[in-house]
Amino acid sequence: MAASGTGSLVFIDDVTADRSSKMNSEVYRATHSAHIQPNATKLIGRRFTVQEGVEVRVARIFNTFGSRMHMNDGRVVSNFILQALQGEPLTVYGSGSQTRAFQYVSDLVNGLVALMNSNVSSPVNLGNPEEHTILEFAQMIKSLVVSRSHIQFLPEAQDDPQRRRPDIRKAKMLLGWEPVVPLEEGLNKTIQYFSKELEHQANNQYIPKPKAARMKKGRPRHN
Ligand SMILES: O=C(O)[C@H]1O[C@H](OP(=O)(O)OP(=O)(O)OC[C@H]2O[C@@H](n3ccc(=O)[nH]c3=O)[C@H](O)[C@@H]2O)[C@H](O)[C@@H](O)[C@@H]1O
Repeated sequence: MAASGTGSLVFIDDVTADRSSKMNSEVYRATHSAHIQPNATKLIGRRFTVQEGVEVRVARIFNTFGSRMHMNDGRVVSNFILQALQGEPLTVYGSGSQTRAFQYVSDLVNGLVALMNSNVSSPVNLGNPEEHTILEFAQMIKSLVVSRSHIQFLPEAQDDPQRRRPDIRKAKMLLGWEPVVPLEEGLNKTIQYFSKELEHQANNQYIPKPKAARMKKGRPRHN
């Protein structure tokens, strides 16, 4: 944390607070906590600026993946890569028609550095606007791993946003930043990292955690 009167402080805001497009706002409207979090970010930020003289920056980080991510955090990219590498079914929640847009971690780091070095104190979206369905992610990862895993459809997760895609016009205009790592390149790097990590596991196995608490009831189906 920056010392009194020096440097700047970056706050990580909740992506659901970005209401510039409807697709990012579903959870915001649905949950009370998502209402509190952005307000808290603003208030704490103002306090630091006024009382401590520390400059505040606010980053809204959209879906991010990459080498050194926690392999078992239950997110879609880590789950699919682990499953594909281990010949387990790739678990798609719902029909797989919901979309996400993923940025590679090095793009995010560059965005955060650009934000720190800027004088922009209002929230800035950092993410990759290239949008894909979850089923497309499953097929892409399966093919990059050259895996024989099949795709398993499980009941859809509760309150799962159907679309999420960042609007990064502000970051482009004010920070001169945009993501540069192509999705396939980022996925390949992450696959290599996961593959090496798996070799270090005692039994060479790592079972992805399902998001059990969020699942709706229903029967799994396969293709
Ligand atoms: O990284 C982020 O920015 C966000 O990641 C997650 O939110 P989510 O966008 O739902 O990301 P994932 O958990 O990776 O899920 C993405 C999609 O894939 C689906 N999914 C996930 C895991 C899986 O094995 N299979 C599967 O189909 C989910 O249902 C969802 O539709 C977190 O819940 C958010 O708090 C966080 O802001």
